[in-house]
Amino acid sequence: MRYISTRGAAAAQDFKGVTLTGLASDGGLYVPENWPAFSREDIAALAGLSYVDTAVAVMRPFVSGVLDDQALKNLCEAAYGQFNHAAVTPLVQLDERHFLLELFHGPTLAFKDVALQLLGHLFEKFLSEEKGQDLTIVGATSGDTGSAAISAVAGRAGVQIVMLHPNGRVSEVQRRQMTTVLDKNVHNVAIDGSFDDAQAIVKAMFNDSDFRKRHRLGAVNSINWARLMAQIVYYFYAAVRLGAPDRKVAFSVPTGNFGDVFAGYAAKKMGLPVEKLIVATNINDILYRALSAGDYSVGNVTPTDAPSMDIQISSNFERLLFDLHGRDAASLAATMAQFEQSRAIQISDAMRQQAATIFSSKRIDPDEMAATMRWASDKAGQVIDPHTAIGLAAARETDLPKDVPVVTLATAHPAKFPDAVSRITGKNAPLPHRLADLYSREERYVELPASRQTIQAYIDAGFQL
Ligand SMILES: Cc1ncc(COP(=O)(O)O)c(C=O)c1O
Ligand SMILES: N[C@@H](CCOP(=O)(O)O)C(=O)O
Repeated sequence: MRYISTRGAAAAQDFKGVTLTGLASDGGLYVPENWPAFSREDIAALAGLSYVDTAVAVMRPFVSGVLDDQALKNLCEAAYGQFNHAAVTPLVQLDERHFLLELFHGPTLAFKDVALQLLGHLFEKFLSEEKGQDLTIVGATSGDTGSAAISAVAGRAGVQIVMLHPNGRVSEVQRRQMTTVLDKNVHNVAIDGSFDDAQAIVKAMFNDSDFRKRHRLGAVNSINWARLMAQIVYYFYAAVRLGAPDRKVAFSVPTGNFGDVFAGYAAKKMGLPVEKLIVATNINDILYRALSAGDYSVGNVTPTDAPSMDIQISSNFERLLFDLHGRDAASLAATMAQFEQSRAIQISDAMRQQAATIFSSKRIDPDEMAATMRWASDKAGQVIDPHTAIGLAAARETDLPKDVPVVTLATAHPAKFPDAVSRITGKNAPLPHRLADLYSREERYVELPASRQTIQAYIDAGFQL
């Protein structure tokens, strides 16, 4: 499998290349040159497979030429052996048609672990095959990617990780899950700005060729293709459990950076019978406006009880736009240049209608989110986190045919947001035993302005102020 950049000017790469490169050198995102095709028989053959065996079958075409089945299986076993549930991503039924796909049984209690545990092992394997410079991972987080990435690479030889989070805008549990990891290769930076500022700084560092000559940069955000590849697996795993290929399934996905739902789009492109992907946003609703009215324009970010989705500029939307532009990289590059300049583009009706064959979108306000958390707790016996509630609220409003099961991606454990959960539902969401002392652990992080120059100087100085 070869990967090409959405902006067309960077060299194509194999799987190892895209995993270690992250963002393409032309500022674009890597995508597979072709979507692998799974026939009905291929999908039927997944029935009854373990999560690891499903992962090998689904990811095989994406790693071809780089990893054989045994190597891939070893990496998956190492990654998913860290999960607290035998099914890795279990399905929980709420009523006749609604299901939760629990993606939070990994070490840091959010769906990010599914991909990042694997990515940590991929980095280790690929770096051990060469005697290159250390990898300096630079990442941005609105709360969950940070701890999952840190957990995946803390203490690993040949890797430094610098993680930027918006100061005061993540939950205390999320912050502590990052800042209490004291390994020497972990560097947490609280920036005076939003997640969008953090992500823009990360991308600008990748686009600074001099800085990139001094440091071999690596990405753990979903700009890294390997992240999305690993997330495709659970769409197949869930759909097959609910009757695919003989039955269509819809997914409702709480969305911020458009990574998780893009993995669902990839699954559909590969042949999985997905009836619809519901893009559920909070009041930071750029994706809702884009998909429902063509208005992809950046507004101000409003802090909410679902802080990990307090995002305006959704990196992976570029990957969808690339397909909507007929994979014409020059046309997409011009559109992205316009967006970067004016922070607004209008999506044509034709493109919007094409997207609407796969995606629908809902914007969920704080009252609907809270009502859904209470419904889940009181009527379905499930205490859910605010992000999951946004997905479930959108799922319950769907007008899809009644015989289509709707799976909401449960993206975080409620214990990551104990204040919101207890205020809204009156229920406690205790941390699992292994994190019980999180509040008494020592924290280490630096506070810096949202300035690329300052952060680059910090990295150049060997993580010193
Ligand atoms: C708990 C949680 N739910 C949903 C999302 C949205 O996922 P994505 O950015 O892949 O759209 C995130 C982070 O992005 C998250 O941390
Ligand atoms: N919600 C994310 C934001 C970063 O998204 P990513 O999927 O691109 O890493 C977070 O929790 O950090």
